Amino acid sequence: MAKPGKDLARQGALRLLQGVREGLSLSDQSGGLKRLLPADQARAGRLAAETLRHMDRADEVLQQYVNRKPSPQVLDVLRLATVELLELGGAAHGVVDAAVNLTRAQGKKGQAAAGMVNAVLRKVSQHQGWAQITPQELPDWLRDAVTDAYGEEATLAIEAAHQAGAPLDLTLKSAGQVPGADPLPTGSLRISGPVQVSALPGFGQGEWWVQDAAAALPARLLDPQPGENIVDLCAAPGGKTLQLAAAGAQVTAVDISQARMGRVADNLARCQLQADLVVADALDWRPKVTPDAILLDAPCSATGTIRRHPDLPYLRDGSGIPALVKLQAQMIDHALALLPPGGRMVYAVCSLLPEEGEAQISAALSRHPGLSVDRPDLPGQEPGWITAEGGLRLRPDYWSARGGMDGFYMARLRKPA
Ligand SMILES: C[S@@+](CC[C@H](N)C(=O)[O-])C[C@H]1O[C@@H](n2cnc3c(N)ncnc32)[C@H](O)[C@@H]1O
Repeated sequence: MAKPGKDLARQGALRLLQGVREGLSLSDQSGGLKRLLPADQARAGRLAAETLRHMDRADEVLQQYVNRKPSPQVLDVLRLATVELLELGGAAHGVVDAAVNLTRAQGKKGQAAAGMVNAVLRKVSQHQGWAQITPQELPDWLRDAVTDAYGEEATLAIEAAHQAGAPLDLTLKSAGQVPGADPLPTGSLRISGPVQVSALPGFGQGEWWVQDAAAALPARLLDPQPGENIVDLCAAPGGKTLQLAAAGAQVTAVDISQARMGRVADNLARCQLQADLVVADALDWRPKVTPDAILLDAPCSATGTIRRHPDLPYLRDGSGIPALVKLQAQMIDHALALLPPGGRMVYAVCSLLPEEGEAQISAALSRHPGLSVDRPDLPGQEPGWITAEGGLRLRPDYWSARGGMDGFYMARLRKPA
Protein backbone atom coordinates (compact mmCIF):
# COMPACT_ATOMS: atom_id res chain seq x y z
CA MET A 1 0.00 0.00 0.00
CA ALA A 2 1.24 3.47 -0.85
CA LYS A 3 1.77 5.85 2.07
CA PRO A 4 0.23 9.34 2.06
CA GLY A 5 2.34 12.24 0.87
CA LYS A 6 5.36 11.25 -1.18
CA ASP A 7 4.01 7.80 -2.14
CA LEU A 8 0.72 9.24 -3.37
CA ALA A 9 2.71 11.73 -5.43
CA ARG A 10 4.82 8.88 -6.85
CA GLN A 11 1.65 6.94 -7.69
CA GLY A 12 0.34 10.06 -9.43
CA ALA A 13 3.61 10.43 -11.34
CA LEU A 14 3.38 6.81 -12.53
CA ARG A 15 -0.17 7.43 -13.73
CA LEU A 16 1.04 10.47 -15.66
CA LEU A 17 3.91 8.52 -17.24
CA GLN A 18 1.51 5.77 -18.29
CA GLY A 19 -0.78 8.44 -19.79
CA VAL A 20 2.10 9.86 -21.83
CA ARG A 21 2.87 6.33 -23.10
CA GLU A 22 -0.78 6.16 -24.17
CA GLY A 23 -0.51 9.48 -26.04
CA LEU A 24 -1.90 11.93 -23.48
CA SER A 25 -0.04 15.12 -22.64
CA LEU A 26 0.77 15.92 -19.01
CA SER A 27 -1.52 18.97 -19.07
CA ASP A 28 -4.42 16.95 -20.54
CA GLN A 29 -4.12 14.62 -17.56
CA SER A 30 -4.25 17.21 -14.77
CA GLY A 31 -7.91 16.29 -14.07
CA GLY A 32 -6.85 12.70 -13.35
CA LEU A 33 -4.97 13.76 -10.20
CA LYS A 34 -7.86 15.73 -8.68
CA ARG A 35 -8.15 13.30 -5.76
CA LEU A 36 -4.66 14.21 -4.56
CA LEU A 37 -3.91 17.22 -2.37
CA PRO A 38 -2.64 20.20 -4.41
CA ALA A 39 0.90 19.74 -3.01
CA ASP A 40 0.89 16.05 -4.07
CA GLN A 41 -0.52 16.94 -7.50
CA ALA A 42 2.32 19.43 -7.96
CA ARG A 43 4.90 16.90 -6.77
CA ALA A 44 3.49 14.18 -9.04
CA GLY A 45 3.73 16.57 -12.01
CA ARG A 46 7.32 17.49 -11.14
CA LEU A 47 8.38 13.84 -10.73
CA ALA A 48 6.79 12.84 -14.05
CA ALA A 49 8.35 15.81 -15.86
CA GLU A 50 11.82 15.08 -14.44
CA THR A 51 11.50 11.41 -15.38
CA LEU A 52 10.62 12.37 -18.97
CA ARG A 53 13.54 14.85 -19.10
CA HIS A 54 16.03 12.16 -18.02
CA MET A 55 14.41 9.02 -19.45
CA ASP A 56 17.20 8.04 -21.85
CA ARG A 57 19.86 8.71 -19.20
CA ALA A 58 17.95 6.57 -16.68
CA ASP A 59 17.68 3.79 -19.29
CA GLU A 60 21.43 3.97 -19.90
CA VAL A 61 22.02 3.27 -16.20
CA LEU A 62 19.26 0.68 -15.86
CA GLN A 63 20.39 -1.42 -18.81
CA GLN A 64 23.59 -2.16 -16.88
CA TYR A 65 21.63 -3.81 -14.05
CA VAL A 66 18.42 -5.18 -15.59
CA ASN A 67 18.73 -8.60 -17.23
CA ARG A 68 15.26 -9.17 -18.67
CA LYS A 69 13.08 -6.43 -20.16
CA PRO A 70 10.49 -5.49 -17.50
CA SER A 71 6.84 -4.69 -18.27
CA PRO A 72 6.21 -1.03 -19.22
CA GLN A 73 4.63 -0.39 -15.79
CA VAL A 74 7.61 -1.81 -13.90
CA LEU A 75 9.99 0.06 -16.19
CA ASP A 76 8.18 3.29 -15.27
CA VAL A 77 8.79 2.54 -11.57
CA LEU A 78 12.48 1.85 -12.25
CA ARG A 79 12.90 5.03 -14.31
CA LEU A 80 11.13 7.20 -11.77
CA ALA A 81 13.20 5.81 -8.89
CA THR A 82 16.45 6.12 -10.87
CA VAL A 83 15.76 9.80 -11.56
CA GLU A 84 14.82 10.36 -7.92
CA LEU A 85 18.02 8.66 -6.74
CA LEU A 86 20.55 10.06 -9.19
CA GLU A 87 19.09 13.40 -10.29
CA LEU A 88 16.92 14.58 -7.42
CA GLY A 89 19.15 13.31 -4.60
CA GLY A 90 16.46 11.13 -3.00
CA ALA A 91 17.56 9.03 0.01
CA ALA A 92 18.21 5.44 -1.16
CA HIS A 93 16.26 3.73 1.62
CA GLY A 94 13.03 5.70 1.09
CA VAL A 95 13.15 5.70 -2.72
CA VAL A 96 13.89 1.98 -3.03
CA ASP A 97 11.24 0.97 -0.48
CA ALA A 98 8.64 3.12 -2.17
CA ALA A 99 9.53 1.67 -5.59
CA VAL A 100 9.21 -1.88 -4.24
CA ASN A 101 5.80 -1.06 -2.71
CA LEU A 102 4.59 0.56 -5.93
CA THR A 103 5.72 -2.52 -7.88
CA ARG A 104 3.97 -4.92 -5.49
CA ALA A 105 0.79 -2.87 -5.85
CA GLN A 106 0.72 -3.81 -9.56
CA GLY A 107 -0.87 -7.22 -8.93
CA LYS A 108 0.63 -10.65 -9.59
CA LYS A 109 3.22 -9.51 -12.12
CA GLY A 110 4.24 -6.72 -9.75
CA GLN A 111 4.63 -9.19 -6.85
CA ALA A 112 6.94 -11.26 -9.05
CA ALA A 113 9.01 -8.24 -10.10
CA ALA A 114 9.41 -6.66 -6.63
CA GLY A 115 12.62 -8.56 -5.80
CA MET A 116 14.22 -7.55 -9.09
CA VAL A 117 13.22 -3.88 -8.55
CA ASN A 118 14.75 -3.97 -5.07
CA ALA A 119 18.03 -5.51 -6.29
CA VAL A 120 18.35 -3.26 -9.34
CA LEU A 121 17.64 -0.04 -7.48
CA ARG A 122 20.11 -0.87 -4.70
CA LYS A 123 22.77 -1.04 -7.43
CA VAL A 124 21.45 2.12 -9.10
CA SER A 125 21.72 3.97 -5.79
CA GLN A 126 25.47 3.19 -5.78
CA HIS A 127 25.93 4.10 -9.47
CA GLN A 128 28.81 6.46 -10.29
CA GLY A 129 28.97 8.68 -13.38
CA TRP A 130 25.40 10.00 -13.72
CA ALA A 131 26.65 13.55 -14.22
CA GLN A 132 28.82 12.40 -17.14
CA ILE A 133 25.89 10.97 -19.13
CA THR A 134 25.04 13.49 -21.85
CA PRO A 135 21.58 15.12 -21.91
CA GLN A 136 18.96 13.15 -23.74
CA GLU A 137 18.72 13.74 -27.47
CA LEU A 138 15.75 15.16 -29.30
CA PRO A 139 13.80 12.58 -31.33
CA ASP A 140 15.31 12.09 -34.81
CA TRP A 141 12.61 13.99 -36.75
CA LEU A 142 13.27 17.08 -34.65
CA ARG A 143 17.00 16.64 -34.07
CA ASP A 144 17.72 16.50 -37.79
CA ALA A 145 15.76 19.71 -38.44
CA VAL A 146 17.32 21.54 -35.46
CA THR A 147 20.84 20.45 -36.45
CA ASP A 148 20.25 21.55 -40.07
CA ALA A 149 19.10 24.95 -38.79
CA TYR A 150 21.60 25.69 -36.03
CA GLY A 151 24.42 23.10 -36.20
CA GLU A 152 25.49 20.24 -33.92
CA GLU A 153 26.99 22.40 -31.15
CA ALA A 154 23.82 24.48 -30.80
CA THR A 155 21.69 21.31 -30.85
CA LEU A 156 23.69 19.91 -27.91
CA ALA A 157 23.23 23.23 -26.08
CA ILE A 158 19.48 23.15 -26.78
CA GLU A 159 19.29 19.57 -25.45
CA ALA A 160 21.16 20.67 -22.30
CA ALA A 161 18.67 23.54 -21.90
CA HIS A 162 15.75 21.10 -22.24
CA GLN A 163 17.27 18.94 -19.52
CA ALA A 164 17.70 21.94 -17.21
CA GLY A 165 13.98 22.79 -17.35
CA ALA A 166 12.56 26.29 -17.05
CA PRO A 167 12.37 28.88 -14.28
CA LEU A 168 9.13 30.75 -13.59
CA ASP A 169 8.79 34.01 -15.53
CA LEU A 170 6.22 36.68 -14.79
CA THR A 171 4.92 39.63 -16.80
CA LEU A 172 3.86 42.61 -14.72
CA LYS A 173 0.62 44.45 -15.47
CA SER A 174 2.38 47.73 -14.72
CA ALA A 175 5.82 48.72 -13.39
CA GLY A 176 6.66 47.14 -10.04
CA GLN A 177 8.39 44.25 -8.30
CA VAL A 178 7.54 40.83 -6.93
CA PRO A 179 9.59 39.84 -3.84
CA GLY A 180 12.13 37.15 -4.72
CA ALA A 181 11.91 37.79 -8.48
CA ASP A 182 14.84 39.06 -10.56
CA PRO A 183 14.29 41.53 -13.40
CA LEU A 184 15.35 40.32 -16.85
CA PRO A 185 16.80 42.65 -19.51
CA THR A 186 13.67 42.39 -21.67
CA GLY A 187 11.33 43.47 -18.85
CA SER A 188 10.03 40.15 -17.48
CA LEU A 189 10.66 38.93 -13.92
CA ARG A 190 12.24 35.57 -13.15
CA ILE A 191 11.95 33.29 -10.09
CA SER A 192 14.33 30.32 -9.89
CA GLY A 193 13.45 27.26 -7.81
CA PRO A 194 10.06 25.71 -7.09
CA VAL A 195 7.28 28.06 -5.95
CA GLN A 196 3.54 27.86 -5.55
CA VAL A 197 2.35 30.45 -8.08
CA SER A 198 -0.94 31.24 -6.37
CA ALA A 199 0.90 31.94 -3.08
CA LEU A 200 3.16 34.63 -4.58
CA PRO A 201 2.40 38.24 -3.61
CA GLY A 202 0.19 39.99 -6.16
CA PHE A 203 -1.38 36.83 -7.66
CA GLY A 204 -4.82 37.41 -6.15
CA GLN A 205 -4.68 41.08 -7.07
CA GLY A 206 -3.82 40.21 -10.68
CA GLU A 207 -0.65 42.29 -10.66
CA TRP A 208 1.18 39.82 -12.92
CA TRP A 209 0.74 36.63 -14.91
CA VAL A 210 2.98 33.67 -15.71
CA GLN A 211 4.58 34.03 -19.15
CA ASP A 212 7.98 32.91 -20.40
CA ALA A 213 10.32 35.83 -21.10
CA ALA A 214 10.46 34.90 -24.81
CA ALA A 215 6.66 34.58 -25.02
CA ALA A 216 6.36 38.13 -23.66
CA LEU A 217 8.24 39.62 -26.62
CA PRO A 218 5.71 39.32 -29.52
CA ALA A 219 3.23 41.69 -27.82
CA ARG A 220 6.09 44.10 -27.03
CA LEU A 221 7.23 43.91 -30.65
CA LEU A 222 3.74 44.93 -31.75
CA ASP A 223 4.18 48.08 -29.59
CA PRO A 224 0.50 48.50 -28.63
CA GLN A 225 -0.61 52.07 -27.96
CA PRO A 226 -3.44 53.23 -25.65
CA GLY A 227 -6.76 53.34 -27.50
CA GLU A 228 -5.55 51.38 -30.52
CA ASN A 229 -7.88 48.76 -31.89
CA ILE A 230 -5.89 45.51 -31.80
CA VAL A 231 -6.92 41.99 -32.80
CA ASP A 232 -5.26 39.02 -31.07
CA LEU A 233 -6.08 36.38 -33.65
CA CYS A 234 -5.08 33.18 -31.78
CA ALA A 235 -5.50 34.39 -28.25
CA ALA A 236 -5.92 31.54 -25.77
CA PRO A 237 -4.93 31.11 -22.97
CA GLY A 238 -4.39 34.84 -23.18
CA GLY A 239 -0.91 35.88 -22.02
CA LYS A 240 -0.53 38.23 -24.97
CA THR A 241 -4.13 39.48 -24.75
CA LEU A 242 -3.34 40.54 -21.17
CA GLN A 243 -0.25 42.43 -22.32
CA LEU A 244 -2.15 44.26 -25.08
CA ALA A 245 -5.03 45.14 -22.73
CA ALA A 246 -2.60 46.26 -20.00
CA ALA A 247 -1.04 48.65 -22.54
CA GLY A 248 -4.44 50.31 -22.90
CA ALA A 249 -5.39 48.91 -26.32
CA GLN A 250 -8.99 47.97 -27.23
CA VAL A 251 -8.42 44.27 -27.74
CA THR A 252 -10.50 41.74 -29.63
CA ALA A 253 -9.30 38.26 -28.71
CA VAL A 254 -10.22 35.50 -31.18
CA ASP A 255 -9.69 31.77 -30.66
CA ILE A 256 -11.24 28.68 -32.18
CA SER A 257 -11.48 26.86 -28.85
CA GLN A 258 -14.38 27.66 -26.55
CA ALA A 259 -12.71 25.81 -23.66
CA ARG A 260 -9.41 27.64 -24.07
CA MET A 261 -11.24 30.96 -24.40
CA GLY A 262 -12.64 30.29 -20.93
CA ARG A 263 -9.08 30.57 -19.66
CA VAL A 264 -8.68 33.94 -21.39
CA ALA A 265 -11.83 35.13 -19.59
CA ASP A 266 -10.50 33.84 -16.23
CA ASN A 267 -7.12 35.49 -16.75
CA LEU A 268 -8.69 38.82 -17.75
CA ALA A 269 -10.98 38.71 -14.71
CA ARG A 270 -8.12 37.97 -12.29
CA CYS A 271 -6.06 40.83 -13.71
CA GLN A 272 -9.06 43.19 -13.95
CA LEU A 273 -8.45 43.81 -17.65
CA GLN A 274 -10.92 44.01 -20.54
CA ALA A 275 -11.08 42.50 -24.02
CA ASP A 276 -13.85 41.45 -26.41
CA LEU A 277 -13.78 37.66 -26.70
CA VAL A 278 -14.79 35.93 -29.94
CA VAL A 279 -14.82 32.16 -30.40
CA ALA A 280 -14.31 31.67 -34.14
CA ASP A 281 -12.06 30.20 -36.79
CA ALA A 282 -9.62 33.03 -37.49
CA LEU A 283 -9.69 32.13 -41.20
CA ASP A 284 -13.44 32.91 -41.48
CA TRP A 285 -13.65 35.79 -39.06
CA ARG A 286 -13.72 39.47 -40.08
CA PRO A 287 -13.77 42.37 -37.58
CA LYS A 288 -16.56 44.98 -37.76
CA VAL A 289 -13.99 47.78 -37.41
CA THR A 290 -10.69 47.76 -39.29
CA PRO A 291 -7.96 47.08 -36.68
CA ASP A 292 -4.84 49.24 -36.26
CA ALA A 293 -2.72 46.16 -35.64
CA ILE A 294 -2.91 42.37 -35.41
CA LEU A 295 -1.08 39.84 -33.28
CA LEU A 296 -0.96 36.42 -34.90
CA ASP A 297 0.48 33.92 -32.42
CA ALA A 298 -0.19 31.03 -34.74
CA PRO A 299 -0.77 27.37 -33.86
CA CYS A 300 2.57 25.61 -34.31
CA SER A 301 4.68 22.57 -33.40
CA ALA A 302 5.42 24.12 -29.95
CA THR A 303 8.94 22.69 -30.28
CA GLY A 304 10.29 25.80 -28.53
CA THR A 305 8.55 24.84 -25.29
CA ILE A 306 10.12 21.43 -24.57
CA ARG A 307 11.80 22.82 -21.43
CA ARG A 308 8.31 23.27 -19.98
CA HIS A 309 6.65 20.38 -21.81
CA PRO A 310 9.10 17.45 -21.66
CA ASP A 311 6.25 15.14 -22.78
CA LEU A 312 6.17 16.74 -26.25
CA PRO A 313 8.99 14.65 -27.78
CA TYR A 314 7.13 11.48 -26.70
CA LEU A 315 3.79 12.58 -28.14
CA ARG A 316 4.69 13.96 -31.58
CA ASP A 317 6.39 12.50 -34.62
CA GLY A 318 6.56 15.55 -36.85
CA SER A 319 3.84 14.28 -39.19
CA GLY A 320 1.56 17.23 -38.34
CA ILE A 321 4.05 19.91 -39.36
CA PRO A 322 3.21 20.30 -43.08
CA ALA A 323 -0.46 20.93 -42.18
CA LEU A 324 0.58 23.52 -39.57
CA VAL A 325 2.88 25.28 -42.04
CA LYS A 326 -0.01 25.48 -44.54
CA LEU A 327 -2.41 26.82 -41.90
CA GLN A 328 0.12 29.42 -40.73
CA ALA A 329 0.54 30.74 -44.31
CA GLN A 330 -3.24 30.94 -44.73
CA MET A 331 -3.53 32.80 -41.43
CA ILE A 332 -0.81 35.28 -42.42
CA ASP A 333 -2.58 36.02 -45.71
CA HIS A 334 -5.97 36.39 -44.02
CA ALA A 335 -4.58 38.66 -41.28
CA LEU A 336 -2.84 40.88 -43.84
CA ALA A 337 -6.14 41.23 -45.71
CA LEU A 338 -7.79 42.54 -42.50
CA LEU A 339 -5.17 45.28 -41.98
CA PRO A 340 -5.47 48.82 -43.36
CA PRO A 341 -2.71 50.20 -45.64
CA GLY A 342 0.35 50.88 -43.44
CA GLY A 343 -1.06 48.59 -40.70
CA ARG A 344 1.27 46.31 -38.73
CA MET A 345 1.11 42.74 -37.67
CA VAL A 346 3.32 40.54 -35.51
CA TYR A 347 3.59 36.93 -36.56
CA ALA A 348 4.90 34.65 -33.80
CA VAL A 349 5.37 30.91 -33.19
CA CYS A 350 6.84 29.03 -30.20
CA SER A 351 8.72 26.78 -32.62
CA LEU A 352 12.36 25.94 -33.22
CA LEU A 353 11.68 25.07 -36.84
CA PRO A 354 12.62 27.66 -39.50
CA GLU A 355 9.84 26.38 -41.78
CA GLU A 356 7.33 27.75 -39.23
CA GLY A 357 9.32 30.96 -38.66
CA GLU A 358 11.99 32.48 -40.91
CA ALA A 359 10.82 30.61 -44.04
CA GLN A 360 7.20 31.47 -43.37
CA ILE A 361 8.02 35.20 -43.34
CA SER A 362 10.32 34.98 -46.39
CA ALA A 363 7.47 33.26 -48.26
CA ALA A 364 4.96 35.91 -47.15
CA LEU A 365 7.31 38.66 -48.41
CA SER A 366 7.44 36.97 -51.83
CA ARG A 367 3.66 36.47 -51.96
CA HIS A 368 2.86 40.11 -51.03
CA PRO A 369 4.77 42.74 -53.02
CA GLY A 370 5.39 45.87 -50.92
CA LEU A 371 5.09 44.00 -47.61
CA SER A 372 8.07 44.77 -45.35
CA VAL A 373 9.52 43.74 -41.99
CA ASP A 374 10.05 46.46 -39.34
CA ARG A 375 13.50 46.12 -37.80
CA PRO A 376 13.06 44.99 -34.18
CA ASP A 377 14.41 47.26 -31.44
CA LEU A 378 13.27 45.92 -28.08
CA PRO A 379 14.81 46.61 -24.67
CA GLY A 380 17.24 43.81 -23.83
CA GLN A 381 17.28 42.49 -27.40
CA GLU A 382 20.64 40.99 -28.45
CA PRO A 383 22.19 41.48 -31.93
CA GLY A 384 22.47 37.69 -32.49
CA TRP A 385 18.69 37.31 -32.24
CA ILE A 386 17.99 39.24 -35.48
CA THR A 387 17.49 37.06 -38.54
CA ALA A 388 18.29 37.71 -42.21
CA GLU A 389 14.70 38.67 -43.09
CA GLY A 390 14.45 40.98 -40.05
CA GLY A 391 12.68 38.78 -37.48
CA LEU A 392 13.84 37.64 -34.04
CA ARG A 393 14.96 34.05 -33.43
CA LEU A 394 15.03 32.99 -29.78
CA ARG A 395 16.38 29.64 -28.62
CA PRO A 396 16.30 27.68 -25.33
CA ASP A 397 20.11 27.81 -25.12
CA TYR A 398 20.14 31.62 -25.14
CA TRP A 399 20.62 33.33 -21.75
CA SER A 400 21.97 30.00 -20.46
CA ALA A 401 23.58 31.61 -17.40
CA ARG A 402 20.23 33.17 -16.49
CA GLY A 403 18.21 29.98 -16.93
CA GLY A 404 17.37 30.06 -20.65
CA MET A 405 14.22 31.04 -22.52
CA ASP A 406 11.63 29.29 -24.66
CA GLY A 407 12.32 28.89 -28.37
CA PHE A 408 10.35 31.45 -30.37
CA TYR A 409 10.28 33.22 -33.70
CA MET A 410 8.61 36.58 -34.32
CA ALA A 411 8.56 39.30 -36.95
CA ARG A 412 6.65 42.57 -37.32
CA LEU A 413 5.23 42.92 -40.81
CA ARG A 414 4.17 46.27 -42.29
CA LYS A 415 1.55 46.45 -45.02
CA PRO A 416 2.39 48.96 -47.78
CA ALA A 417 0.78 52.40 -47.17
C1 LIG B 1 0.11 29.35 -29.64
S1 LIG B 1 -1.49 29.27 -29.04
C2 LIG B 1 -1.82 30.95 -28.65
C3 LIG B 1 -1.22 31.39 -27.33
C4 LIG B 1 -1.75 32.76 -26.91
N1 LIG B 1 -1.51 33.76 -27.91
C5 LIG B 1 -1.14 33.23 -25.61
O1 LIG B 1 -0.24 34.04 -25.60
O2 LIG B 1 -1.59 32.77 -24.56
C6 LIG B 1 -2.40 29.06 -30.51
C7 LIG B 1 -3.91 29.17 -30.34
O3 LIG B 1 -4.47 29.14 -31.66
C8 LIG B 1 -5.77 28.61 -31.54
N2 LIG B 1 -6.19 28.22 -32.90
C9 LIG B 1 -5.84 27.13 -33.62
N3 LIG B 1 -6.42 27.16 -34.84
C10 LIG B 1 -7.17 28.30 -34.87
C11 LIG B 1 -8.02 28.89 -35.85
N4 LIG B 1 -8.21 28.31 -37.03
N5 LIG B 1 -8.62 30.06 -35.54
C12 LIG B 1 -8.43 30.63 -34.32
N6 LIG B 1 -7.65 30.11 -33.36
C13 LIG B 1 -7.02 28.97 -33.64
C14 LIG B 1 -5.60 27.47 -30.54
O4 LIG B 1 -6.85 27.16 -29.94
C15 LIG B 1 -4.59 28.06 -29.57
O5 LIG B 1 -5.25 28.60 -28.45
